[in-house]
Amino acid sequence: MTVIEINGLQKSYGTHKALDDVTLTVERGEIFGILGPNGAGKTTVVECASGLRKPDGGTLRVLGMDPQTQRRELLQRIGTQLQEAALPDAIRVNEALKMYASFYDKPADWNALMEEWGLTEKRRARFSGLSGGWKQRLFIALALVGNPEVVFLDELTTGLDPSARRMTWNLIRAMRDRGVTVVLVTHFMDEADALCDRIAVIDQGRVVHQGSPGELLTRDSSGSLDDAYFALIERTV
Ligand SMILES: Nc1ncnc2c1ncn2[C@@H]1O[C@H](COP(=O)(O)OP(=O)(O)OP(=O)(O)O)[C@@H](O)[C@H]1O
Repeated sequence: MTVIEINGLQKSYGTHKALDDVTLTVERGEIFGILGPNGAGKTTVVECASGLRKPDGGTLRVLGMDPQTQRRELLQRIGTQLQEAALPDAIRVNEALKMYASFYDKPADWNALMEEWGLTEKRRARFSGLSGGWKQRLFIALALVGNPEVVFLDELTTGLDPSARRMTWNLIRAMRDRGVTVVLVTHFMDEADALCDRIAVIDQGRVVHQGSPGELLTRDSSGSLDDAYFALIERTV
């Protein structure tokens, strides 16, 4: 079943065309990666899909809803990863979870979520004192506190050390195993290969590849996913 359907999406900032005819679909229960160079339009796609930005053209349905006209209903059914600045430094882990649970009509049991995501030992820790890996773990738990069907994660592992990154990958897989559809914006081909069922590569506001990471590999004779990715991006420059 298709949970996200984007057709001919257009978005400009002033005279700059950030999205120029983006078309893609995300199926229920998959981890879907969005890749592409800086400024390609990845975040703009996610912001339009989660109702944070108004597209200029095209059609967009998430869980059958229009993110612009049905934003309130949609926000009850999706989860988005917070940016670091969204939480006050002094807030404690348990306070953040309790506060975010209060935003939803049917929240998850935040105490159970804290336990499940291994945050109980940090329940009294202040946000500013958490390391990068613990912050990401908290952001994932907060993205899940509304019992969402779809979660949007934007560069979740950027800046993490290799072990925190690997731990975050396991958390993302665990999310998918619970039946949540995950949309993951990433710059890392190895991450896409390890996690994603399918990917879209966006370049200059257009989708230049959509399919499994393996399908991208077959487009290049090098046998390396990184090389296949760079060949694709270079072809479109
Ligand atoms: N609020 C804004 N005002 C003006 N231009 C913007 C705004 N947001 C994004 N842009 C521009 O739109 C283009 C697409 O930006 P977007 O953030 O979607 O790209 P991205 O692929 O997520 O990039 P990155 O990998 O660097 O995060 C870029 O050229 C960016 O500079």
